[in-house]
Amino acid sequence: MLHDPNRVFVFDTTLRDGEQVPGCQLSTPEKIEIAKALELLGVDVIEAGFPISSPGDFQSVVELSKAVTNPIICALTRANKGDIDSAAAALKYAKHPRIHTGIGASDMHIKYKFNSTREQILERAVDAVKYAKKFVEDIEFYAEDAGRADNEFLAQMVEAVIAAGATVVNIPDTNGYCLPEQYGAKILYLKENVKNIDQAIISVHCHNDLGLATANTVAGIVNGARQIECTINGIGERAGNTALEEVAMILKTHKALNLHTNINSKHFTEISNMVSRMMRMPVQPNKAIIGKNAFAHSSGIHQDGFLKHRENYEIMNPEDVGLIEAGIILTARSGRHALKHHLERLGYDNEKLNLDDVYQRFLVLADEKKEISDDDLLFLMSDGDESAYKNGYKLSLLHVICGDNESPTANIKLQYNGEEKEATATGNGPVNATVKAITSVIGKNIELKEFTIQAMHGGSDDVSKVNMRVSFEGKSYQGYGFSTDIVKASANAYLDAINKFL
Ligand SMILES: CC(=O)SCCNC(=O)CCNC(=O)[C@H](O)C(C)(C)COP(=O)(O)OP(=O)(O)OC[C@H]1O[C@@H](n2cnc3c(N)ncnc32)[C@H](O)[C@@H]1OP(=O)(O)O
Ligand SMILES: CC(C)C(=O)C(=O)O
Ligand SMILES: [Mg+2]
Repeated sequence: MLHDPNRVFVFDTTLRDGEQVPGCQLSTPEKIEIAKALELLGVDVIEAGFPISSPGDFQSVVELSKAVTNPIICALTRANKGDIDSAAAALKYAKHPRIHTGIGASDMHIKYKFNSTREQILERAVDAVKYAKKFVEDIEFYAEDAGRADNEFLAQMVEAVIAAGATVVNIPDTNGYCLPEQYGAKILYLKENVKNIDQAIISVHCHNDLGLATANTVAGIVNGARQIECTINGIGERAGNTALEEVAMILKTHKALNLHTNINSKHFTEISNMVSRMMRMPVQPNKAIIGKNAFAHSSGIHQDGFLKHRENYEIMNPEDVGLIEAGIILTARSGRHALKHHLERLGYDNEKLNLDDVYQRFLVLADEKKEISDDDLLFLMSDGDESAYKNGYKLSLLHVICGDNESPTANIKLQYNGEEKEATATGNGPVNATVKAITSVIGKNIELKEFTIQAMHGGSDDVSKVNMRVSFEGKSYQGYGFSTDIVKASANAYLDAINKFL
């Protein structure tokens, strides 16, 4: 029945199992936005909702059915006529509709949820599939709590629902109970003991109560399942469902498994952010694949190894999950290689720097702050009291006169190679006068091309950050300066740019 035996179908239930999470409920337009992003990602099936549960959920399934073209749109039901009628009505506009019906399969559920017997439950399962089949061709059956169900009874149930018309049989580990070996063995048991198993696709739907959802899903497909049920960011009931991005990247990374999906992993970062924002569910920083730190290297030994050869510390390429830049995070655990990398990135020529001196000052700042940002680094580099440059110009005096009825005048002193040079200039404002005075000392044809001043946080007592771009002999150089005095910040920014080419 499958054209490609190694193709794994991706069934996304972010909008159904994911949306069951308290606080994650979405409006219909939000669901449509996510559904369109899922379509772009390349999922095969979107579980759009549980239509009987509320008029709002019913309407969402209707609207999603209209909005989405390629993926199958699936609606969940219990094993009863009312739920199935409602799902069939909600799927009226779906180009590829699927009804997902089912009932508990474990003795625990049969006895304590339904107060019933295996025989009666089997009958209800078969009846539900036959009834759903009257409306749509594509019927998925879920054997709830299959993870704890007796394998022999489960096989009997699966065989009966396939005979009744189920095209997909879902074997959920509803409570996240199984070990990967147990779950894999369960799938293999069904492959080997259900006579008509070739007439349906086996689906795996794993929960993460013991942190095993992804491992169990992989065990399931290695043993013959060909559909995975998962959510973006692993959201879902209790500890969540299998994270779509994790399984997709496992299959991409472990080529020897010889299993593949239709997923374009480059959309992961974007869709993860979208789901997290809309559902108000922050992603933990250490979350595999899409967590903030998933591709961030923060300790010196790792950073050094990574910079020498990326694969020393990366088994996946961050670009494959939609991250533009590799993350070398500067902290007090970073070494000189990482610091040098960032200084180069910010336009500094390491040949001209006292790297050891900068590193010592960096460590003092990094001990005070948890993480060193670009702005922190620029601040450190333009610190007027400590020259970062081996032979650079340093401002040793700045005296400015300005105000009403005054011609703005700057008197400056620059130190260079142990020598001190002084100049005075006037301008149309204090910064212009200072820039002119500095240029006269340097004695070169330097053009100021860009000049921006920004308060770092706000308030009149704030530190100003000045960014200047200068042009010298046809090339551009960027400089930064920081100070509570905007004229001093400007002078430092100008000198920072000049020191880069002198
Ligand atoms: C494993 C899963 O994730 S299943 C999906 C879980 N998602 C949800 O439950 C969200 C949507 N649910 C709802 O909106 C509501 O629970 C409804 C509309 C489905 C039902 O609401 P109510 O009629 O008030 O019933 P309530 O939720 O209190 O109880 C569930 C009933 O469904 C029965 N039931 C549970 N699962 C199934 C099933 N698969 N097939 C048939 N009946 C079932 C229960 O035995 C119980 O029936 P009882 O009243 O005869 O004891
Ligand atoms: C409805 C079913 C598939 C489910 O979510 C579960 O068993 O966890
Ligand atoms: Mg579930």
